[in-house]
Amino acid sequence: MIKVGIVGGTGYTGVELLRLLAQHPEVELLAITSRGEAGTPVAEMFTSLRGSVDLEFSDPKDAPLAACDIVFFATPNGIAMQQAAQLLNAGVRVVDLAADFRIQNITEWEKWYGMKHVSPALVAEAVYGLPEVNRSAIRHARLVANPGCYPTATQLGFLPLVESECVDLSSLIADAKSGVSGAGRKAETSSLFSEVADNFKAYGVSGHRHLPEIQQGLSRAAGGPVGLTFVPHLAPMIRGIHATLYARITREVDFQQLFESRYADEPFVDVLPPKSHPETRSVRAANICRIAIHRPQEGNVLVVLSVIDNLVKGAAGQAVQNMNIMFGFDECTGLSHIPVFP
Ligand SMILES: NC(=O)C1=CN([C@@H]2O[C@H](COP(=O)(O)OP(=O)(O)OC[C@H]3O[C@@H](n4cnc5c(N)ncnc54)[C@H](OP(=O)(O)O)[C@@H]3O)[C@@H](O)[C@H]2O)C=CC1
Ligand SMILES: CC(=O)N[C@@H](CCC(=O)OP(=O)(O)O)C(=O)O
Repeated sequence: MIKVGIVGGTGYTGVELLRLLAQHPEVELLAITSRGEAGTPVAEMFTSLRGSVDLEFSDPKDAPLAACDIVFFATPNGIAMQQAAQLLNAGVRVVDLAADFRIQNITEWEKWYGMKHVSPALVAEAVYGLPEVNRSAIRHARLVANPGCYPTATQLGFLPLVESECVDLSSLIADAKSGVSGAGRKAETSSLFSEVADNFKAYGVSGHRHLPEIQQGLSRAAGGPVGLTFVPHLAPMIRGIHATLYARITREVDFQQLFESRYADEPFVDVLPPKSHPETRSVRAANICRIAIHRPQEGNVLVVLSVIDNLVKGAAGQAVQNMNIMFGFDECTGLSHIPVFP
């Protein structure tokens, strides 16, 4: 059994980590922090965890994080970069669910995240935690930068195409829709029921902070620069991301075969039969990305549909997948839940 701590246990990704880790056979939950709820039993705040988690929230200053084998940061951007070094020096491995270690170019990170980076050396060391790309590096990593939710759905959908150089890399388009839990649990007017229910809107069209993260990943896969238009949307649902991806074909290949063989050995990527329409509810609460490929009117534009649960394959599930790889467990341990339908 490994000892696990979570910093930021009252947010949506924190409680999702708890749900997954409480059922993980190799894990002992040692600490779960909240500054505002220190002393409150976790299962009093999240009754879904009654009978499964008997810890109390503790203040991050008092929590036995240094006694853990691994600590997950499920905190806002800018927190893990201040605290990770101390844990790493104590021999604790770290997975950050926020964006502090995702972007290698510090100037670029500071531009998009609007703050000064205080641990640039750790960014250089961190491994980007997309197992479908970086599995062997994750195995030995002390520090894993867990990918963002939109970046996970978008990169998994585009990767086979950019790796095999069969589409125009200068004109990729990602039209992505997210459920409202993607905005986190903090109180904000834009997340109120009356604002988001029975409504649908694009946001961040002129620039969203996930753009540089997606471009970094796809450029690495392509071995050169990638031009991407990324437009996120807020959809009136709780969980789920549906990314509709467009790429102009430059070289004919059997695209269905390309995707099937690229992901044949990936336990958490499911390539659907031709002309399928994946639904967000087909992945709800599960660590799965389902992908379908279309070629409308046999034209020269390929359309890839990619769906994930933003809180699972887009955050907590992927973080547990990374932990499994880091500690040599079977990668699927604790992650075999069938999606909840409807
Ligand atoms: N929601 C999603 O779908 C996804 C989220 N992410 C990322 O994961 C991270 C967490 O997201 P989410 O769960 O939605 O966020 P929430 O806003 O719902 O929760 C944030 C948590 O962090 C704690 N926290 C806030 N400030 C501090 C601090 N200074 N020190 C220690 N703890 C702090 C809060 O508790 P308290 O204030 O009581 O300490 C709370 O538990 C974010 O960086 C987000 O961008 C990534 C992918 C998907
Ligand atoms: C619907 C919604 O608001 N989604 C969030 C992104 C989700 C997220 O958590 O951002 P990170 O992956 O960078 O941590 C947003 O657009 O800001």
